[in-house]
Amino acid sequence: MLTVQTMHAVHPEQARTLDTDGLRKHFLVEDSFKSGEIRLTYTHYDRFVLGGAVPDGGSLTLGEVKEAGTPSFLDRREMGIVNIGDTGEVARGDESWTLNRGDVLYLGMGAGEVTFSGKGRFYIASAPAHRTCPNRLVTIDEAKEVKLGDVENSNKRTIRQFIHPDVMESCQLTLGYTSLEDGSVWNTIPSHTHDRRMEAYMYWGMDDDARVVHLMGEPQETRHLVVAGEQGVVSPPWSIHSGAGIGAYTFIWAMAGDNMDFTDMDFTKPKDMR
Ligand SMILES: O=C(O)C(=O)C[C@H](O)C(=O)CO
Ligand SMILES: [Zn+2]
Repeated sequence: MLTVQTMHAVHPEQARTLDTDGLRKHFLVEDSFKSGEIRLTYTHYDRFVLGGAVPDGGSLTLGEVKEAGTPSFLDRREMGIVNIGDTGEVARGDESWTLNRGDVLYLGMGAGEVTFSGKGRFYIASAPAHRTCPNRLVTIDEAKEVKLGDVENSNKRTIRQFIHPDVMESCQLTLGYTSLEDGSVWNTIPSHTHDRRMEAYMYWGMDDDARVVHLMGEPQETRHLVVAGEQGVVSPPWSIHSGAGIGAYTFIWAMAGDNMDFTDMDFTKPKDMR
């Protein structure tokens, strides 16, 4: 079963007026992972799509997605898939890949269906593409590791870059995930924006009772979302994306837009935030 919801783009002046329900409606993606289903959110931020596929031991096929307006979803798109569950398989045409927990598969633009099977919980991130880059499985060991933060600032973390120019070729999609060390709670601090790219987060590896307070909004007009595990946040180009959580956690970040430069960020000092 396939379900697709559409998320429209919000102007920062509208975002300032939203209450908790309004912020959650426009920026939080709550239920992407449901047994036996593929659930997608089609956003109007760079036409980025995020979602989940949970075959739960069976198999699920992603073919036509009406919102994309093409016979099959990847006809004019590329896609990153992160397995946040147990081992599972993804197949396309006569190729198939086994993804262990934490592995990432890149699928380049091209016709045909994609099939998910096994015990994987597959996070999906997709952006429009204009040429075909080769499909590629990137295991955790093949990712580029960047260590950031320190214990003194409670933000010691490891960034793993998978779909990234230093690791492999893609059109505009970049993707990886960041894990907080035990005792560290802050992610992506100091906060930043990059008006040239949108970004989407998906928090995982959290206890059921744990929550992350995700900071969003313009740097001088911040808002927050209280986010549970396996929930996504869409971060418009004008918004910071940062947070603090209970216990160690991991979040998948994925971006689309004008450049693929992970280090291209406009930082705001904590003292300048409001
Ligand atoms: O922990 C971090 O810092 C990050 O993971 C950075 C984010 O992914 C990001 O916002 C990249 O633009
Ligand atoms: Zn960012």
